[in-house]
Amino acid sequence: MGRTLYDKIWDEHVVHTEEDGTSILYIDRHLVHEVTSPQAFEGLREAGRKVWRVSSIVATADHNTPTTGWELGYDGITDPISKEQITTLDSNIKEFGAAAFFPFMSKRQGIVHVIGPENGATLPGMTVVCGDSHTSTHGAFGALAHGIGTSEVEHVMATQTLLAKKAKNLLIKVEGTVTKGVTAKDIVLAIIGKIGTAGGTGYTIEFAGSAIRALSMEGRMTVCNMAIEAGARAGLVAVDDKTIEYVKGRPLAPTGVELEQAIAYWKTLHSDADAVFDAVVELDAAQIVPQVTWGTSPEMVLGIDARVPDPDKEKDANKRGAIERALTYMNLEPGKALNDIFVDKVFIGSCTNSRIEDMREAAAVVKRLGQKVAKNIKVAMVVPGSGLVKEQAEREGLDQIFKAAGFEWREPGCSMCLAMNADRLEPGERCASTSNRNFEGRQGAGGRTHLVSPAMAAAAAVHGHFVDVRQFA
Ligand SMILES: CC(C)[C@H](C(=O)O)[C@@H](O)C(=O)O
Ligand code: SF4
Repeated sequence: MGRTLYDKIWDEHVVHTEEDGTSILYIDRHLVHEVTSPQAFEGLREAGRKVWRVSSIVATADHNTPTTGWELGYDGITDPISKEQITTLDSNIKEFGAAAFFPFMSKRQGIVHVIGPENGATLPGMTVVCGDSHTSTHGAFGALAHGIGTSEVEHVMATQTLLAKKAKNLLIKVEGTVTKGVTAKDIVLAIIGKIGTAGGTGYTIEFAGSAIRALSMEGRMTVCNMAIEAGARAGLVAVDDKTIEYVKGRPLAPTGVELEQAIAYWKTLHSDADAVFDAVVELDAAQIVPQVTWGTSPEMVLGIDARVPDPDKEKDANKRGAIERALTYMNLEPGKALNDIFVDKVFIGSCTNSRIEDMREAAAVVKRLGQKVAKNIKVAMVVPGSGLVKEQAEREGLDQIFKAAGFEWREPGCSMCLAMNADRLEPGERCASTSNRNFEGRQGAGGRTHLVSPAMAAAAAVHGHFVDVRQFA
């Protein structure tokens, strides 16, 4: 019987399996950030252990780093807890070592899920872990990547293995061509709208079909990034020529004969034609319209041409209650057109949408509209995912387009995705955000988040409310 891509990577890394299915999985790459690593390093220190394979570790500071005031250096980190986490990472890496470390303010610093692929730390066929739920992002490379908890971070550091149970296989096929203006973000939000935030629970999702193959590596990362929001710990896309072209020549990627051997192996990283999936979901790409979340969970999402749902039309009492609660929190009336929702702030960034392609998409809309950020917008910020993305965007003049229109062009980091630094929503503020979570308080206590694509966020900044970007595409 044929194997799925997930089966293949699993088989290649499993060291031992118990009768109940509990397995020991060898881990190739361990990405580390400042929030979930301090206790792990402390645990190693207390036990007198070293990191098992230092060359597997790639670390950066991202969650707490400020996006302004870099001229002040570490003094610019005003929050004492943030500062402590960032300096603790510096000293831990100094003590324990790493294959690569991109500390605060270094040129290659950035969001861990952006810098991993960028530096060739994420390679096809690898097992990748990070103490961070959006590690699923790296599955875009045909790598088995998922988030782990802090105690698991310590376990992987000490043993280079992870205790895991194999998940089931879910195939999500998106066939056909998307309309102009519809992006990877809209595809993944539409998937979550269809299967729900528990739809992928217990599965590893393989995203496939012509619409997924047509995406750039950046787009595939956006899709896999949100596999976790669909309930799956890992998402995957089969390796193809785009994957190999992206990886080649990156600092940590193999070279010479090793590269040739690696490529021969990478080309086997797809599901066999006769592989059997436990479940299959299909979507028609042509039917997907730009998506906007209206509630407090990523599954509370609709096309821009829709209206805020009416809880009275929901027969299921639990669902009705959830809609009512979400609408109260979001301060939205049933039946309101999504087009008519005005926002206070705009955030273009996060590990979902802060890569160069996202910057280009947003800048293209701003340029096309040729107007400034609307008067009702208190701040519209663009936060590139890494120092390299920032540099590339500046080379292309994208920063000038944003700044001329009144956007703030910030330093890289997680920023207002989760408001661990100074970038946040005030109570009651409403935001068009390209991030991945619209939970209550996610972007600041009492803040209201609408998840959208970079193009939709840029258009909302200029118009002051949501608009259908297909008209400018
Ligand atoms: C801080 C970290 C543990 C967290 C995660 O695991 O995802 C964060 O990145 C997030 O997006 O909420
Ligand atoms: S950008 Fe947001 S989702 Fe991504 S790692 Fe940072 S906080 Fe988590």
